[in-house]
Order: sequence, then structure tokens, then C-alpha cells
Amino acid sequence: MLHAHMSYGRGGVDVNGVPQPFQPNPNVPLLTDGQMVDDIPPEQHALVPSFIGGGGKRIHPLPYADPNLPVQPRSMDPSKDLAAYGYGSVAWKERMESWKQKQERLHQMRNDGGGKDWDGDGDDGDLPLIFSPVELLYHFGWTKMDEARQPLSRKVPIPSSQINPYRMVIIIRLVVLGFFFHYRVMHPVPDAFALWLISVICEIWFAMSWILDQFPKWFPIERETYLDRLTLRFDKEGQTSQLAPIDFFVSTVDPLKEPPLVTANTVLSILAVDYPVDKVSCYVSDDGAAMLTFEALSETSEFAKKWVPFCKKYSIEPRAPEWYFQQKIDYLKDKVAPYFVRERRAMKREYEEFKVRINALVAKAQKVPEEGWTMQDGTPWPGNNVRDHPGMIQVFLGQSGGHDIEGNELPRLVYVSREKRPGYNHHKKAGAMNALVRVSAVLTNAPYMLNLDCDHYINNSKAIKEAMCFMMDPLVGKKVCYVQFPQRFDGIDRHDRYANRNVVFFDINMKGLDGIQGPIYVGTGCVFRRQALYGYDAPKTKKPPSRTCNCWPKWCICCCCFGDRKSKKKTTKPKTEKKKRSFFKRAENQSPAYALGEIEEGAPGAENEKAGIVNQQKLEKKFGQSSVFVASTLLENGGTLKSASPASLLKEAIHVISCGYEDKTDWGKEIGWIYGSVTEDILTGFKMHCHGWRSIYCIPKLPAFKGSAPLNLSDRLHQVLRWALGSVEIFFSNHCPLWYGYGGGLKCLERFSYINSIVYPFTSIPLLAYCTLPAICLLTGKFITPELTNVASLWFMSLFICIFATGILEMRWSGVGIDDWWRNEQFWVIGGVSSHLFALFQGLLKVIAGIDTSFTVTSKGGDDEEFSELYTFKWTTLLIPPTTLLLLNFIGVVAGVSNAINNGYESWGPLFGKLFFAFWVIVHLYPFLKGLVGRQNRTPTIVIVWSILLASIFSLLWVRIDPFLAKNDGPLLEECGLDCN
Ligand SMILES: O=c1ccn([C@@H]2O[C@H](COP(=O)(O)OP(=O)(O)O[C@H]3O[C@H](CO)[C@@H](O)[C@H](O)[C@H]3O)[C@@H](O)[C@H]2O)c(=O)[nH]1
Ligand SMILES: [Mn+2]
Repeated sequence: MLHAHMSYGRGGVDVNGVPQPFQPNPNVPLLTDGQMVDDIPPEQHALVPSFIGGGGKRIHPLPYADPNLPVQPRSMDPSKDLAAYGYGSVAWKERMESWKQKQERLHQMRNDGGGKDWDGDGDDGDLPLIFSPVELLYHFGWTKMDEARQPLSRKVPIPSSQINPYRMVIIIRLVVLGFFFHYRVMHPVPDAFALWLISVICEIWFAMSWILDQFPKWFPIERETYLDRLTLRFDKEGQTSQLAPIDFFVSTVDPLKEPPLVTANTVLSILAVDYPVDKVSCYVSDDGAAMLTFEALSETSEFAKKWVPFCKKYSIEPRAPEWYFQQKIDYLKDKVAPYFVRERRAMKREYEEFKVRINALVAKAQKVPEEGWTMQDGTPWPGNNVRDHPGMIQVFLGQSGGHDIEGNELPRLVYVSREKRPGYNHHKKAGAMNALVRVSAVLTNAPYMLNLDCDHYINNSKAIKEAMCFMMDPLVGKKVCYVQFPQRFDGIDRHDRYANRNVVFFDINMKGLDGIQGPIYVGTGCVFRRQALYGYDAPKTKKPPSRTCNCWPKWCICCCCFGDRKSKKKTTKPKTEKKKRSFFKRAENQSPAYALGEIEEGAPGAENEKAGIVNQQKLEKKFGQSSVFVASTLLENGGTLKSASPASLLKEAIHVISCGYEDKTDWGKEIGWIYGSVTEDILTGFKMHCHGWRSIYCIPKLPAFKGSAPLNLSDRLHQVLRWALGSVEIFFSNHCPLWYGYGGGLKCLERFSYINSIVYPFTSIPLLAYCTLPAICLLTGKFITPELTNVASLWFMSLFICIFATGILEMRWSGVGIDDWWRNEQFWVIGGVSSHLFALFQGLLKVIAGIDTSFTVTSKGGDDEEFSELYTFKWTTLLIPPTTLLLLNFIGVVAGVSNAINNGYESWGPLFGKLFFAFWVIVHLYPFLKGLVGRQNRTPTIVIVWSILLASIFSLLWVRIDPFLAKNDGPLLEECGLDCN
């Protein structure tokens, strides 16, 4: 308090940039742990978190096979029923009985098949297949009610005409690979033994990584959701919605790299989402404790009051204003009502004013005043020291925090900045997410949550409903830990030079995984089941005794060859059982929330109560010292304890984001987002799969979420470096999928995929070697194979054809285009020889020297000139290895060609193989070369590079064919290893 506070209040700026007094929201006091809730005037108590307990009636989803529930056909007007079908008659009772039996059989069948996860024929829960339509009509009449009982989603298998040839080619490729290696190993090159050995080792490694990548793609599936059935079932018009509440998490850290306008758009798209308002809460985690983020959020909450009703009234898409107004559609075309045109124009203006206010805040935040930031009421901003500040929570909007301009309620919006103190490990994003898990549990405790990076806005306002089609499905739902949506991106250059879109991963690999145990979690755009994040095992389904192996169809080769569980099973059954239990403590690790029903049924009394106390202590050891939080974990369907006062809950919320809270608890080890890697996402998903959960991959036609990606080469390489580093960290941790979690619920092909996702950085070493080989071959005139016999060349050719064929067939079933596929190949090499390589060394450094790795946030594009980012060149050491490789191979080509010219026609034959090899490297690195030479349309540097290359070749040519120069072909002929006699 020594410094005079400058009045950096929460002042806004009007359209003309003239500062305006900000309308502070007096109802929403900022609460930090330095301030007791009791300090807040009581009239504000009611206003702050009065939404608590407002989660609405949470009901258990209706199971299909319970005829006593209201959604059953007989629940219609009974008098009508009576007349039409003879309600109550013997015949009716019989029909009812037989129906019940059928339902039970059906239920049993499904459970037996573990939800038919493995059948892959896609008819998962097709009710109409069980009943003939006539039968249905006879029994109940085909009404909307029946529709409501239908499954909410369906597996769509890949047509067998597409998948079977693909599988066949994979098998053929495997066989050919066998013969190929047989030849390679049996035929060393005597005069270039080292070259031969290195190349064979590399090839074996590539083959192994191919197997790891290939087999998880054996059972790809797609899915289809039925939103109308969801609506009929849970969200009927005129009734209170029975959809489950959901908490949204948005993470942001650095307002300079992640512009507040970007975050604001994400938040606005959440607030306007097509979901019952009282079931939506949005939590924003600010790891940068920036007053800028706070103020921007405050502005956003004001703007939301106009934006949200506008979105809902006209059902516009997407509901992030920046992207909505950027759409180049002719909204006048389809005879839209004139008032819409008027309102749209008005809203656009409002948004522009909002943007100006945000930009003014950003401009103001560029220079930190000496004494730090001061809030409008004159108190210093508690987060002035980013590394040492109290936890902060602020509730905007919500039931009493202000209605929209039409008087409707708005979703609650909560600003959270967890406490930071020096000497604590904050665990980057994972730590931030865990803080949000707890805060949200205390304040709203929705049974589901969606996490988004600050730049990933909701592009399809029905996305949450899509997820609920899986989560709320009484049959499939219970075992689902999360529903992952693919990441889609805006503003990527048309050719997607650096494979930012990751199409191959999102449209091929993930679909493959969905046919096994579900996609891996990619860090954003993912709806979680809260209980699954609490480290519990998936609820058990009764399996038929015959099914011994949980890793896919019984004939699954992996089980036999890699002996995951089946082989163990074969030897001694009890041993397996025991091992399983000791590893995962299965019996104890069931969610108490799920077991709650059983407890209630059992005899109540002192015994249960005592057990309850012990249990409470156990839970507090696991979840931390917050009784409110622990109590919340017991509610399967979410909701908060209505008895607690809002003020005390806020106090509790501050408590659970304090930095000592996680000490000696299971947070980050067993619970929540898992610590220990900068790619916390892989670890977190992996843990859940190990607990036997399944995840779901959901690809709505209109992309659910969209985000931004780093555009220029250096940023992209750094992003890939961080991902690879995360993988290396996992590799050296105790969570390494190679060794971890056997005997748990992880299926073996799923394990393959996890192994693949953490060992891939190691491929950088053979890749680097293999890319250097052609240059060496060209310079020395030696080669990695002896002269090919006819049989040998047959194997080489077949292998090439197989590689091609798998690629083409893969593109066919997945719908991925050749350009995306090829980009992916190219970037695999580019990233491999630069980012992955550095990641490997940094990872090793961490293991050996304990140097911690950092999470460098990728900057999210502002609204610069289009694609200027793509061409910006930033120097980084990551550029060295690929540049060197390129140069080496260019030199090799020049040298090789000049040698051949020197030696006459005979030497062109063997040269061809080497040139092809070098060419392979160069075309893969081509996008890198383009990135290296900078802006294409200003300085066509690429042309210069090519011209230098061509010039040198031609000049050499000229020198060599100079008739005055004597030909000297003797020694060089020997070098190429050919006997030309
Ligand atoms: O200490 C930190 C560091 C990062 N973040 C947030 O993490 C998110 C992801 O960061 P970004 O730089 O955008 O990383 P990307 O490589 O683009 O993200 C991908 O890869 C990450 C794993 O490395 C995942 O966490 C992301 O969800 C996924 O989109 C952003 O919202 C950040 O605000 C934090 O909240 N706290
Ligand atoms: Mn990102």
C-alpha cells in the first residue's frame, strides 16, 4: 500500500477508443483466499453463488428394459390404451410378459457382449432387428414413445468391400516383409558392410514401428448418433429437461500468446451452446493470473447478455462471434426475415464495439505499471506476482448474476486462478485442470465435463448433445469414460504444408482405436465422465464364463503371440485372478458412487455408519482434506449438497485450489489429469483405459470444435518437439505402456497404440541414419544392397507395391485424400529428423540430469494478414539436422551425376538406385525446404535453390563432356562395384 494506485480500473473504451467508465458488476465480488467470504456484504452472498444446488433434478437415465418406467408404451393415456389394446386383459398381460422376456434377453445379450464392443458388425443395439415391425405394431403401436427407447447411437462398420482388401494387403505385406528381411539379412554387402548393417537395422526398426502403427487399425469403425431420440427421451418440449448437467473447462495461461479475444470467443460459444442453460457452467482457468484475462472475461460476460439470446433466437452457427461474422455466406439469399437482417447488422456492430473494448484492454496491458496492476476499486490485483499469488475465484452470470437482455437466465461463468507459490510444482496444464475439477465439484458438480484449450471454440452448438448420445445411453454409456471429438482447425493454409490438420491421425488411427477400446485423449474437445476421472475402475459387466480374453475376438493373433492375458489364463486361472486384483485392487477400486445403490438396499444401521466414517477418512487421504469435495465424489449423478451455504462453498472452492492441497494425495497420480509429462493427455487417457474404461470417438458432420494451429515452420517444429518430449517423458516414467498396467483393463491392441505413441520419437535415430545413407552412397559409390538378382528385385518390388496398396486402401476406407496422406508422410520425416531427435535428447537430459522440461505454449494467431505467419522465419536449432540432410543429399546427387557422366553409360544403371534413394529424402523434406526459404510470393528463394542445384549439375556436365578432357574411367568403375566386362 506504499504506492499510489494508478487508476487502472476496469474501464472500458467505446467504439471510438474513448475510455468509458466500466460498469463493474457489483454483484460479483472477486474472492481470494486473503479475503473471507464473511467480508462480503450479505446482500451479495445471495448474488454470488446462489446457483449452487441449481443443477436441477437429476434423474437416472432410463434403462431400456424396465417396463415400469414412464417412457414405456403403456404410459400413454390409459383409457385410450384400454380401448385399443385391451389394457389389463389376460392377452395383454401375456404380451407384456413376452415383451419383458424379450427385453431381458436382449439386455442379457448386450451385456454378454460387453456392449458388443468387439463384434464390429455395427448392429450394436439395433432394436428393430429383434422385433419385426409388424410385431411392434401389434404390441404397442409404433409411436414416438418407442422411438424414444431406441439406442441413441449406432456403430457404422466400414463396408467389408473396403476393409477386407485392406486387411488382406496387410497380411501380404507382412509376408513379403518376411521374405524381404530374409534376403536382406542373408545378403550382406562385402565392400560396404557398415552401410549394409546400418540400413538393415533401420529397416527392421521401421518394420516394427509399422506393425505398432498398423495393427490398431485392424477394426476401424464409425459412429452415428440420433439427436432426435435423445431429445425425445430426455429433453421433451414442455417438460423440464432431464439432460445431465455439464461443466466446461477452458484453460489459458499467457494472454499475450493466447489473445483474450480468442478466449472470449471460446467462452461465448460455450455460453451460447445449445443445451439447457441451468445445466451449463463454464470455468476458465487462468494460469497466468492476468488481470487482462480477468477483465476481458468480465467484458465477455456483459457481451454474452446480448450475444446468447441472439444465437438462440436465430439458431446461428458457429456461436463464436468472430467466426460467425467471418463466414462468407449470403444471409440475404434465402429470404430471411428482414428483422433478422436488421438484428444481425446490429449485433455485428455490438461485436465490433466489444472487440474494440477488448483490444483496448490488451493495449493497456502491454506495459505493466511499476507498482503492478490495480483494480478499479483501488485494491491491487492479487495476481501481480505470477509465481506467487493467492487463489482467485470470481463468479459471473448465473442465476442471479444477471440475466440476458431478454430476461432469460444465462449459464454461470467462473474465473479461476489457482494459487501459486514458489517451491511448488504446479504441473502445468494438468495441474490447472485438476484445480478446475475440484472447484467445479464444489460449486456445481456436474456428472460430465468438457475441456477445451482457450483457442478451441464450439463450432457445432449441438456437440454436447452428440456426446450425451453416448454418455446417457443406458447400455453403452456406463462404461464410457470420455467422448473424444477430432481436433479441427481454422486458418490453415490450403496445402496444409506442415500437416497441422493431422488428418491421418484423426481420421484413420483414431477410427481404428474406436473399434478396440476407444480413441486416445488428445487434450481438448473431450467430454469426460467425472467418476472416470476419480481413478475408479469401469463398472463391471457380467461376462459369459466362456470369454477368457478381454483383448478382442478369441482368434486374435496378438493374444497368442504376445501373451497378454490369454496365455497367463491358459496356465493357471487363479493366479491371473490374484495378479489382477493385486495390481488394480479391483474389488476396492469400484466407484462408491456406483455402489451406493447397493448400500442403500442393504441393511442400514450403525455398521454402515461406521464403515462410512472409515471410508470418509480413506477418501480424504485420496482426494485431499475437503469434506465437501469428498462428499461430492459420492454423487454419481452430480449435484451439490443443498444444505451448504453458498458463501461456505466459495470458501471451500478457494481451499481446493490452494497449492498445498494435493500434497500426499492421489491427485495427478491416480486421480484427475495425470502428472509427469507435458503431454498430460496421453497419460490421462491411458490411465482410464487401464482401469477398463472405454472411450468413444465422435465425428459429427459439422465439426464439433475448432481451434488454431501454429502456422510457421519453427512454431510447428516446437509444438511437435513438445509432444515428442512428452512421449519420451512417459517412456521413462513408471507409466510407460510397455510395462505398465498388465492385468488391468487395457486391451492389447490398444496397448500397441499407446506404445506406438510413446516410442515414436526413438524412430528419429534410424530415420536420421537412413536419410544420410543415400548421400553417403552417392559420394562413395557404394550401396546398401549387393547387386540385385531377379528374385531379390521381385521382393523389393512387391514390398513397394504393398506399401502403396496399404496406403491407397487406407485412404479409401477412411476418406482421407492423397494430399493429406502425403503431407503426413512428409512431416513424419521432417519432424522425425528435427523435433523428435531433440526431444529424445532433452528427455534423456531430464532423466539423467533432472533438468525439468517446460511447456512452451504455442501462440494462437491474432488477426494478422492472412498466412503471413506461414512465411515468417524464426531461427531455431531444430532447423539444423534437416538442413544438413538436404545439403548432403543435394551434394550427393551432384557428385553422383558428375561421376556417372565421367564414367560413361555403364555407370548410369547402378546410379539410378542411389539417385532414387536420395530423391526419396529430398521429396520428403521438400515442405521443410519451402519453409526454410521463407516467403514464397515475395522472394522466390526456392527458385534460387533449384537453380543453384541445376546450374551446378549442368556446369559439371559441361566440364565432363568437354572433349578436351581425357576420360578416366578405370578406378571409378571399380567403385561402383560393377564388373562391366
Ligand atoms: O501451464 C500451462 C500450460 C498450458 N496451459 C494450456 O494448455 C493448452 C494447450 O496449449 P497449446 O500451447 O495450445 O498446446 P498445443 O500443442 O496446441 O495443444 C495440444 O497438445 C497439448 C499437449 O501437449 C494438449 O494439452 C492440448 O490440449 C492439445 O491441444 C492451452 O489452452 C494453454 O492455455 C495451461 O493451462 N497451463
Ligand atoms: Mn493449441
